[in-house]
Amino acid sequence: MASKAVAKASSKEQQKTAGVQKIGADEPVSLPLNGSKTNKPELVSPKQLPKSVDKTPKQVAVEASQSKTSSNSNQKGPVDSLINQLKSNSSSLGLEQASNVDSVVSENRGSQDVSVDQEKKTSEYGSVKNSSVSGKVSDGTSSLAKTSGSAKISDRLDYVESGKSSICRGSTSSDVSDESTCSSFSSSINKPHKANDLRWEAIQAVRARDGVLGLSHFRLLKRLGCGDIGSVYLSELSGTKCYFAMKVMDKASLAGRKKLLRAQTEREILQSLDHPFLPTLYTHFETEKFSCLVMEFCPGGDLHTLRQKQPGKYFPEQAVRFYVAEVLLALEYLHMLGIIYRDLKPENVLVREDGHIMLSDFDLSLRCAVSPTLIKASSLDAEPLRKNPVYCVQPACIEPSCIQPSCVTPTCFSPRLFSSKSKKDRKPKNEIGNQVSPLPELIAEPTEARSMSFVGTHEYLAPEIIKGEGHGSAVDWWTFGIFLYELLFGKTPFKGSGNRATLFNVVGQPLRFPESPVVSFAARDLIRGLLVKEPQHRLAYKRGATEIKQHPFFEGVNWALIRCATPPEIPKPVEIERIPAPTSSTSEKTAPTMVPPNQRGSDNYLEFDFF
Ligand SMILES: Nc1ncnc2c1ncn2[C@@H]1O[C@H](COP(=O)(O)OP(=O)(O)OP(=O)(O)O)[C@@H](O)[C@H]1O
Repeated sequence: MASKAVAKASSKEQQKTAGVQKIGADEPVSLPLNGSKTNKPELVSPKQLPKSVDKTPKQVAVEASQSKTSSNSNQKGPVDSLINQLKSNSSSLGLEQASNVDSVVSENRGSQDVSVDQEKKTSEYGSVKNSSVSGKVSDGTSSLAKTSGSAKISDRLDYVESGKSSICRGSTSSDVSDESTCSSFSSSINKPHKANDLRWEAIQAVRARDGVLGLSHFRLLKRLGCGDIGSVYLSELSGTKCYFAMKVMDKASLAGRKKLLRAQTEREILQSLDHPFLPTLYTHFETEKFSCLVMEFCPGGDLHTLRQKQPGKYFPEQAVRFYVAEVLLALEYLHMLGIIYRDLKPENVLVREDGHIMLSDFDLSLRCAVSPTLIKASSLDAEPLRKNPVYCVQPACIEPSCIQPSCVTPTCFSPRLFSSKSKKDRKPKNEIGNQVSPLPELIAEPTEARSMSFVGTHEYLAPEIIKGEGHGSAVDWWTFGIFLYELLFGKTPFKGSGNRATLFNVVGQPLRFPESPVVSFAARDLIRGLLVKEPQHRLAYKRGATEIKQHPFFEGVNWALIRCATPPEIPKPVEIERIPAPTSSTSEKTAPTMVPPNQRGSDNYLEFDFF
């Protein structure tokens, strides 16, 4: 078992509202906030790139790491005092079990004795990637330390090999590695939805020509945003007019701040995704100092920014229904893969070129066991499905704090089919038949997953995370409720005067709705179902997205065709030509950092020095 309490303040949240922190699994508690990172798009200039990562102002670190069984009880930090306050105020907050508060203190001080076992992944298309990684993680970096800072690529590949041995075996000692050169990543086989994607084809063409992709193949045009583990740049695959969002992470900085594991998690999750509302990772490569992820560029910005532009700073209900429906499908897919997202908030929902959404930022996600279960085969006879299983998902759990016992039993199995009796038993009371033709009903919920990590963003944290009771996939349904509330009302329901007050409110205050704007009964009913403090009584606890899809709020939504629906807003095309070329006269403060080796001296390229 592993457990710990960690917190960070996110630059994105800092921009949104001072004092709101994002809390991360592998970091120390951070209170108070300082610094001023921003995700506001800005021109890239020298020194911004890695420095922005390195200087992350958000972290203030006091790690409360002590296992429940540890004898070291002397460490006190902000979490301790928060917990003490929670404890002393538990009665006034209506906390039922003060003992749970104790468990926050102890559980969140884990020494992180972690087994990382048998990572296995699959997509719904059945590709199986097998690996076995086992080891102890003592501080969140573990064997990943080998990828830090000046690590040679051979080291990185060692890790890749151990983590994904059946996929990618590199033998190069080159400084630049493009793991997409491995066969599993070199075609759209693993990403069938990309078959007609021009950007995918452009990437493949360059790879076919040059063998590997690296930084030198891209022009970095401007910085789109900056997060806790990296900066994201609008970039062009040179000469193709194909634009991407490139997330650049400084490896030494990540290692120094013990965030290598988070970066690794995000990359591996991105590699496994192929869904219209989730990011496509076109390629990933490493330089000596940087780790770069090349993803789809979303010109529409994020839903937080878009919400601020709405009259009253909230969306019309019709628009909300569209956005949350797409987010719901993305979460359903993630849960089907055994990924608990844990960081849903408007800032992480980006708007693509076509107005549909893309969920981003997976560095706080938890991978765990899942057992997708078909409970209703629609018009199809269940028998053929039993003979020809469609879903094949392996248990996986590689987060240090995952305490799910079944994590170590990798199997590939067919969906369970309930008897008609149990199917009847499980039918929700308010089920409505709003589909044109009934779809198969699938439970894709990793209901067994448990984590003790203290992760998320204050206003979005589920009560069970704050109370340190251990949490599972139901946290995503809590955050889904907060997200729905914020889009509809323009604010989150439990926000207090500060972060601590917010946490108290989440745990102890009842849900209330403002009088205005006027929101439908169905919407409020759905929020009420989601924002139930006890996870086991929360909507979707047992059957996941299937339960939510059937709520009257979504009546009339054609889930199968939602990607063809007209979005509430289509972003204006970005005029790439009008982005001024970066100049060399940038001030020291904002100044540069790296010049890709063969780009030095060219006016067309962004210059930045390796610091
Ligand atoms: N695909 C994209 N298209 C456009 N902008 C993007 C894209 N991905 C990220 N961004 C911008 O970059 C910012 C930082 O990205 P991201 O959240 O992935 O970084 P991070 O380091 O993981 O952040 P966090 O602190 O939330 O963990 C985002 O807020 C967003 O504004």
